[in-house]
Amino acid sequence: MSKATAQIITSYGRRYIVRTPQGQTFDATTRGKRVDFACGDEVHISPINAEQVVIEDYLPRTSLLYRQDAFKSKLIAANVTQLLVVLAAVPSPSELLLQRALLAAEAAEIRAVIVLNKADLPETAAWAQKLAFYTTLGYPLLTVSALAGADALRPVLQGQTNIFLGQSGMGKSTLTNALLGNAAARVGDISTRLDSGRHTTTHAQLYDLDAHTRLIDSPGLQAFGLHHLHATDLLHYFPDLRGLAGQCRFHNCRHQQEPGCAVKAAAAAGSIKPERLAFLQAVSAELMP
Ligand SMILES: Nc1nc2c(ncn2[C@@H]2O[C@H](COP(=O)(O)OP(=O)(O)OP(=O)(O)O)[C@@H](O)[C@H]2O)c(=O)[nH]1
Ligand SMILES: [Zn+2]
Repeated sequence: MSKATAQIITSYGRRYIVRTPQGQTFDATTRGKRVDFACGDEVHISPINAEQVVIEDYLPRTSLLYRQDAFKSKLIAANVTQLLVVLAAVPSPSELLLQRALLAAEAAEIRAVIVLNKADLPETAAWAQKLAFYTTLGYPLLTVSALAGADALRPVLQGQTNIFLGQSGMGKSTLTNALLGNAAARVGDISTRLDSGRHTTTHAQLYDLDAHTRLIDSPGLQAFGLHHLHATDLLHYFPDLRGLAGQCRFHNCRHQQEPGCAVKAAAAAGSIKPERLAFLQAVSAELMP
């Protein structure tokens, strides 16, 4: 007998809401202590009763994103096709988090877009200048004000399974609500079912913007999980450095103290930004070889 499938549209850690292809939603739990499921996962389900199902397993994923806390990596979302890193000049954004997000997107082989929110604030202009560097790497930069609407994002989101990621307070939920308009109230009903009516973002939640476009709003995060990457692959995830791959003397060069490092040579010659070498070295030092 073939099992029914559904998609996880909300993940609360141990509990989930899934939606069937017919549009029915169910509260869902897992067997045993399994927590290796994420918002966006396509899953096999078995019924318990009219409202509840058990998630049996996930289907093959096209992508997977991780966040990292002090102890371990946790799943953020599966099957996303486009990552939108949301930054705002206030409260102070982390350029390091942006760089790690772009790396995570490259490693997951998904598109990355930078959204600079709060364009209405005077502090935003300086950040727009600072972030212009990333457009030279090929990442689109969109400056918006969620308070004035987020329609400028629609053409970029169209047809993709998108996720807003960024630190707390950058405006991810405000942007999401601006994009959802009236639909927000409907989906709000779902989130209060398991979340005792709280309004801050405590879980990842998937919304339909139209028949072809999905958007996941996610809780503010401190760090992307990069532990699943290998240090020797890192150069491929840097659009400005990947041309140097294979040019270091040692094939497993970590671009730290090794002699004959092509990346250090390029930095010394001024052909790459020294900040990028420093970031490469910092991430490389964190990872398994
Ligand atoms: N001035 C200004 N304020 C904004 C804008 N967008 C959001 N805000 C405000 O910024 C604050 C944080 O917005 P949220 O949408 O809750 O931020 P978030 O990124 O979802 O935060 P978490 O849910 O904690 O991850 C709120 O007080 C918003 O009203 C904007 O474009 N301009
Ligand atoms: Zn090297």
